[in-house]
Amino acid sequence: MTKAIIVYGSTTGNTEELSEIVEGVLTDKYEVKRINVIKAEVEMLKEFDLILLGSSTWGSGELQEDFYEFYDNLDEVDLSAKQGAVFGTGDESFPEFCGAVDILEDKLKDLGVNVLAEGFKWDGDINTEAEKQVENWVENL
Ligand SMILES: Cc1cc2nc3c(=O)[nH]c(=O)nc-3n(C[C@H](O)[C@H](O)[C@H](O)COP(=O)(O)O)c2cc1C
Repeated sequence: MTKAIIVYGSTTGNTEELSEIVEGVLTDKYEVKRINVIKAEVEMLKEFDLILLGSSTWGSGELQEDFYEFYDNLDEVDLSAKQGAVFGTGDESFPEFCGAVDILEDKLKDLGVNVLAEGFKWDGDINTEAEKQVENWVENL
C-alpha cells in the first residue's frame, strides 16, 4: 500500500483536529502515519510517497511555532519524487489569512514536490462544514 505522512503543528488544537479528519479519509487509500511536528524528523519523509503538512498561522501570517525547526531542516532531504499538499486553520480577520499554508506550499514547490492541490484553509473551529470540506479536499488529491 502507498504510504502517506501527515505532519501537523497546532497550538490550540484546531489544526490537530483537522489532521485527524485528513487521516480518516486517507486511510482508505494509504498506509498513514500522523505525527505532531514536535516529534517529527525531516529524515522520516523519505519513507513516504505522499507528504501532507498542516500548520495554523500565528504572528502576522507566520508558521505555528513548533514548525520552525522542521521547516528549516526541510532543505536537507531530497523530496523531488514526492507528492504533497498543505492544510491549516487561521482567522479571516487577520490580513494574512492562513499565511502558514502558503509558506509551506511554497517550500514544497521549491523542493520539487508535486503539489497535488491548492492548500486547504479553514477559518476557525472545526465544525461539520469544515469536516465536509476537508474530506472533499482529501478525496480529490
Ligand atoms: C496572536 C494570534 C495571531 C494570529 N495570527 C494569525 C494570522 O496572521 N493569520 C491567520 O489566518 N490566523 C491567525 N491567528 C488565528 C489562528 O491561526 C487560529 O486561531 C487557528 O485556528 C489556531 O489553530 P491551532 O489551534 O491549530 O493552533 C492568530 C491567532 C492569534 C491568537
